[in-house]
Amino acid sequence: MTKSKQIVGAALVDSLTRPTRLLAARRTAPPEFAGMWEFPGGKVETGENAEEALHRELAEELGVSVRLGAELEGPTPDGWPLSIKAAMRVWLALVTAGSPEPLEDHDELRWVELGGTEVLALSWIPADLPIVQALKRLNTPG
Ligand SMILES: Nc1nc2c([nH]c(=O)n2[C@H]2C[C@H](O)[C@@H](COP(=O)(O)OP(=O)(O)OP(=O)(O)O)O2)c(=O)[nH]1
Repeated sequence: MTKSKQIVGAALVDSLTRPTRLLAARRTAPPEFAGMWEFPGGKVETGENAEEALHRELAEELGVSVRLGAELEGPTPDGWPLSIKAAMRVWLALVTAGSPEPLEDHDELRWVELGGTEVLALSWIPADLPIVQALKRLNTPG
């Protein structure tokens, strides 16, 4: 069996324990994803573990250091299925240094409220919608 490609993504939030706001990032490429909103992150490279890859991607893409919180567990050990070939593990993350800027791969960043409908009004990459829903549930416990 071929192992699926491991992607990692960050749900950058205002609080690791009671998140109310999420940072969405708008992709610039490839054409099929350009203009869609996503979780900053990318592929795990050979020789690094998932958390290391996520720290590297966030430094490259947004220019920030973060503290990782809990993993937002998906339905498979590789996280959330993105396609037949790829799955993404997602962690809550809090900025500890720097201020997020769209340095690479994105042309806009936006903090959105997790409560209400604002976050769902963005045109997310379709595979990300179950992840956004899971984050919304964290915001409205019970
Ligand atoms: N980063 C990210 N990728 C996602 C999300 N949802 C989703 O389907 N994807 C897909 C898009 C890409 O096919 C793949 C991630 O690849 P990427 O292009 O972000 O990875 P990378 O930065 O390491 O890319 P590169 O070095 O090859 O340019 O996962 C998401 O929320 N965040």
